Amino acid sequence: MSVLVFDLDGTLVSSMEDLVATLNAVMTAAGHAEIPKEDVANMVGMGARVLLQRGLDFNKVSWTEHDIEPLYRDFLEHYSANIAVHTRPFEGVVAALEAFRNDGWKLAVCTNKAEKLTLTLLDALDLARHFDAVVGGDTFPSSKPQAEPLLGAIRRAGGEVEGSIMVGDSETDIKAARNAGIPVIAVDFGYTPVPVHELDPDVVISHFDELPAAVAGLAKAQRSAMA
Ligand SMILES: O=C(O)COP(=O)(O)O
Ligand SMILES: [Mg+2]
Repeated sequence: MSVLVFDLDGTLVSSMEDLVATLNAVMTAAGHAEIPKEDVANMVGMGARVLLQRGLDFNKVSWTEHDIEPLYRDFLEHYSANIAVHTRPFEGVVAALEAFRNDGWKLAVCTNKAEKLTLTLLDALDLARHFDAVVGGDTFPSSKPQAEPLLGAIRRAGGEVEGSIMVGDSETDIKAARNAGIPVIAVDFGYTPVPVHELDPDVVISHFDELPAAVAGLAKAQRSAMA
């Protein structure tokens, strides 16, 4: 069984508004300036602790690990309560997930968002029912771009590495896929400081409607490579 493994933020869901609102609530409560949305879009993808660190760097505030924990607790509290105010699946996501499932694919999420937040968000958007496995940034000892969480997602979904494909929006997803030895499809509407096509994914798509053809192309290439 092959698994399609999806990143969450910037891939399955448009979550920037709610991430910005929480980050800025935490920043201002701590006496720091708000950060513009366009800049926050370049800071997402390595989990909330790194988002806070990048936010402090952006505001030229020096910090140590010790400073991050109380901010992280505030972040979790505010974000858990406001996780799906504006966040929605990108257009075509639900139809694509249903179509792949009907075609016999297993589906998984592999995100650097904390597992608990991920499950809360997937439930709030009624997306959880589509997935055979959900892996967050703290599910395994390491997170993307390491291969471990991606391979763990494939295993937990009951699938095999061979034939599985990653779908993501950023460098961490592409590197995790390379580290795991599986192909990667990049969406070009997500959150990344570098345009995804410069990061050398196998395929770039601009809408979920393009995903079935991209997956079919990669599956065909894999079959002929094996023949
Ligand atoms: O940075 C995060 O919190 C998560 O980002 P991801 O879903 O794109 O892995
Ligand atoms: Mg992402």
